[in-house]
Amino acid sequence: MDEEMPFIQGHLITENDRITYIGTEAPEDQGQFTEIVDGTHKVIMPGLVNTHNHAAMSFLRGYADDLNLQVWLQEKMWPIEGKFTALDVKWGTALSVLEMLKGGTTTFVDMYDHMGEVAKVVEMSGMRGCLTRGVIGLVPPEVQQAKLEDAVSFAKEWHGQAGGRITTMMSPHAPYTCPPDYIEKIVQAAHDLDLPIHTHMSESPGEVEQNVKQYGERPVEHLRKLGVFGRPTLVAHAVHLTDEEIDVLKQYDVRVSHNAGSNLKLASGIARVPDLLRAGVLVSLGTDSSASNNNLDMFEEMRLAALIHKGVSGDPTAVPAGTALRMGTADGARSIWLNDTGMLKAGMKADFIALDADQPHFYPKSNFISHIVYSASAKDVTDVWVDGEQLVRKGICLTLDEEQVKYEFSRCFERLTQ
Ligand SMILES: CSC[C@H]1O[C@@H](n2cnc3c(O)ncnc32)[C@H](O)[C@@H]1O
Ligand SMILES: [Zn+2]
Repeated sequence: MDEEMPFIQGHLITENDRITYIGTEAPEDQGQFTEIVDGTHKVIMPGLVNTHNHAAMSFLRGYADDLNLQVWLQEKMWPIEGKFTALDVKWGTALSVLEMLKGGTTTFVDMYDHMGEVAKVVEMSGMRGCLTRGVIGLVPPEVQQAKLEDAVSFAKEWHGQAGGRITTMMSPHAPYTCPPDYIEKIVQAAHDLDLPIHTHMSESPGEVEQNVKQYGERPVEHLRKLGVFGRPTLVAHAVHLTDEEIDVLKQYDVRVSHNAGSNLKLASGIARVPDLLRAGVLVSLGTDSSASNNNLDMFEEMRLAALIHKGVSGDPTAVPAGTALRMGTADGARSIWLNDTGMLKAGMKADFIALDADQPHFYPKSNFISHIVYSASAKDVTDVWVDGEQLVRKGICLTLDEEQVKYEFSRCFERLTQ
């Protein structure tokens, strides 16, 4: 991280949606700029990239705590999610987008239903989103078909929209919710549209066991045989992996979204992140939804990633601070095939954030990589830019009306829970 993103006292210049200069030299003619932002007492860093979320599930924050994945999903999430309308998805997502933007996340991956609503919120908010209609195939064939068609038409309509800020993927929800022939159809659709695949994989021990019972093999081999890894793939969780499976992920360049907070809360286990990193697998960080986290604070995910692997391995260098920071920024962007964001460098997209570094927990002002990972939180973010546009100023979101979002969210919540 040090080489890619040195901490300097200096200047950053943007033009339109790009960073054009970053360095210590002050630009000569300051009159040429339309706006000058004073960065005294600020840390400027790349925007955070959350590579796994279900934003509309903000309604379910605190709804079902202290349960394991299968009980949580089958007995709590799915029954109430069955009541979600497009309007609920709109305002549930808007609340999450507000939370993410105010907390310094500039790009997120979202897998859900009613994705047109999600895309409209992303478009209006100015954020960057890699969006995907998640499909659960435990339904009659005609419903499966309709869901797949919905996923395809969403991707066709929105890929590349919002000035290129929206990209899309195809998503079988998980091997345990999508029969093999359905997964093959989704892979074919991804191939036809030239899109990546995003899926949940090997999150809990129970699901791995069930996969072996039902299909005679573990999820990685199952998905490999179904052709999933023939497409660019991002898997969420990947907690329960063998050495051989790690090799397969590396061989197929499968990217892993590590969701430490969610995995801990649902008692799913702890992913083998140091082994994945050693094998050369690209690992990024995700919050999963606020129903299993229960916030969307990517600083917390960086901190957890840096801490828990030290704890379980007994190796204090298992995930160093610089690695956690890279997983939350540059590697997050790369893991969703965005090669021009996630770093502060001339030529990259102007997606960056400012933290108020004049707070006690940022002193001494010495090792900011350490401070960002081990001391900071979403609350430290003061300003956010995406594509060179300022979206948050002094903690206030400029693109979404926070009071309106909270009001409409609360109306939807009352209806959903009455
Ligand atoms: C088909 S839309 C997304 C679907 O995923 C569910 N979900 C949320 N978090 C998790 C998780 O950690 N593992 C598996 N599935 C998850 C969510 O409830 C939606 O139904
Ligand atoms: Zn998930």
